[in-house]
Amino acid sequence: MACFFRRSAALQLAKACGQNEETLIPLISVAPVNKKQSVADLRVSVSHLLQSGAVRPDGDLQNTTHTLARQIRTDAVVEEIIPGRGVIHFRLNKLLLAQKLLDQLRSDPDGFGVKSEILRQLRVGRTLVEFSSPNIAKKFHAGHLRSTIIGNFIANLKKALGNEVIRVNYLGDWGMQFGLLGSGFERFGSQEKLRTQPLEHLFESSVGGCCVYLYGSAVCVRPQVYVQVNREAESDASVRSAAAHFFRRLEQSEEQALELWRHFREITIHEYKRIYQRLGVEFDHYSGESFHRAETQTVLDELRSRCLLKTSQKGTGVVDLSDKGDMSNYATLVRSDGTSLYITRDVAAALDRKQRFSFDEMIYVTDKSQTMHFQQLFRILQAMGHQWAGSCHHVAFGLVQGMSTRRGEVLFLEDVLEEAQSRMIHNMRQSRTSKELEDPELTAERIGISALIVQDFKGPLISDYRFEWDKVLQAQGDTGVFLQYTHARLCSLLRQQDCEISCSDFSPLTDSRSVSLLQHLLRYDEVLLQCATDLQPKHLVNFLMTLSHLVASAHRELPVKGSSEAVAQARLCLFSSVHSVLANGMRILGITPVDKM
Ligand SMILES: NC(=[NH2+])NCCC[C@H](N)C(=O)O
Repeated sequence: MACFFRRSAALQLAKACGQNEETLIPLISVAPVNKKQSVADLRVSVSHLLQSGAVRPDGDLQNTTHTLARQIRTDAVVEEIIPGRGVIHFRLNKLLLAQKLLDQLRSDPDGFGVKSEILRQLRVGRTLVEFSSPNIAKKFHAGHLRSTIIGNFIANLKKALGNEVIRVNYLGDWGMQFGLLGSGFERFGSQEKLRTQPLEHLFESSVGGCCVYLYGSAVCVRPQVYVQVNREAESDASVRSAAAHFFRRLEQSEEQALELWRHFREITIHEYKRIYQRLGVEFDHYSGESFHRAETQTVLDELRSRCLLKTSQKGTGVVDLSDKGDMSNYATLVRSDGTSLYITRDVAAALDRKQRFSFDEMIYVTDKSQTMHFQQLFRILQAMGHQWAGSCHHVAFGLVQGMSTRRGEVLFLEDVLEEAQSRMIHNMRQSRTSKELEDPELTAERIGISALIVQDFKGPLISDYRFEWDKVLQAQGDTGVFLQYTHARLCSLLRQQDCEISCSDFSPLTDSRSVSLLQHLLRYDEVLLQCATDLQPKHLVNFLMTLSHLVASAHRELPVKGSSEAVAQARLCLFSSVHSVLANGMRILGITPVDKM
């Protein structure tokens, strides 16, 4: 809907400078709402107009601005033209603003913003997002939690903008940790039990050594058990050599060993799925490094045939990625014993995905320590002649420090969820808000997760941050709890209406409070554009926070109860529109809005 207004302003601007309005539309933006009342609704930067050649300079910038402003006519939509410092402001007809915006929000609440013209260029077709990607049988650290929620956000956003999205989880499902598990199980485990009651067997804490090893493979294992299994391997050489022996059997595709590995993998994925469900995250495909161990040979053959693979002095196989061909930047793809590496499997995985899914773009989400790895990966693909490597991107994020629970350092995802939930239940009991909730545990979990997400998404993803439970779960301030509270309060207001909201007279919505809300809603498509351009969720988080602050004052100053029917209906219509934008924005972030809290 913002497009209707942008177009109207562009039309008048186009007439004044003798240009085509289409080229001017992208230069017109919605003015952000701030504490002071905004000067106007839309604006255009005169420097941008000069740069694009749409306008000729007339003396200095200020003079050009004033001359241009005088030449722009007003009409029924654009009521006033106000020259500012290097910008021209357009003031819109407020009645029309309310009417157009709310009409559209009521007829297509879910299409609002996401179907905007300015977002059309971002519809690329099929997007593959690879995220979460934990290592089976190793610790699921805060980085994997970040990858999970960030990847989920990117996938949700791409989907909302009309792309087809494929969500892939690329498990670290091959390596020495399976040697440890496999040899442990062979010593202490029970095949029979694993077959008949796999999960129970994993959770049985009284079966001695077996659970020590098996616990390692489940995500929800107790940290002390995980620590114990690794400590044992560190201090006991016989444990290490048994593990190495088992892993060799795996590498040699010995069926008995593979059978056990498959079983561990399945059980683990089953466990992950349960936890992803709590987080509201789903995957279309669970792939993993193990899938591509055979294909690495094909990759190496192809590299050799293109004369890209060289043998180093150490006997390893390397690809020179330097610009000058002086090996100042190279990647190792084969160890001296002939085995492949992480990056070799990534090359194979990328080729396989392109072939299977024919994606138009692919996005990898991992912490920033892997930035170099992905740069190398993309360059290798380029060197192999795959132009599409240009549509592969790595979204990097920083480290989280100090994420711990009452039991100590976080090793497993489920501990974080439990902690968020129990702290939230405690807070809710203290404020006595949970009394009439049907399922206080579920509500607490949803709010706790939204708090984690908002905390994580507030700043630039690349920044490291310190994690503090008390700050994260505050009810006031810019937290996920505050967003949920705003949503629940809007739901409660709307629940109180027994008949359908119907509004035909929008004149009660021209006061400054209502106008601020409407002006803010008008910005939604631009905020989505920002998010989709740099894949940073902070723009949407900030937008929803400001929206919630505006709602808080609107609750005070725009009462429904006690107002005349026409005023009450108009306000309800505004509140219900705000509610749908808030809920949809939260869902894109990966938050499930709660109706009561
Ligand atoms: N295609 C990739 N390499 N994806 C990232 C995988 C992340 C890896 N499993 C880790 O935990 O570090």
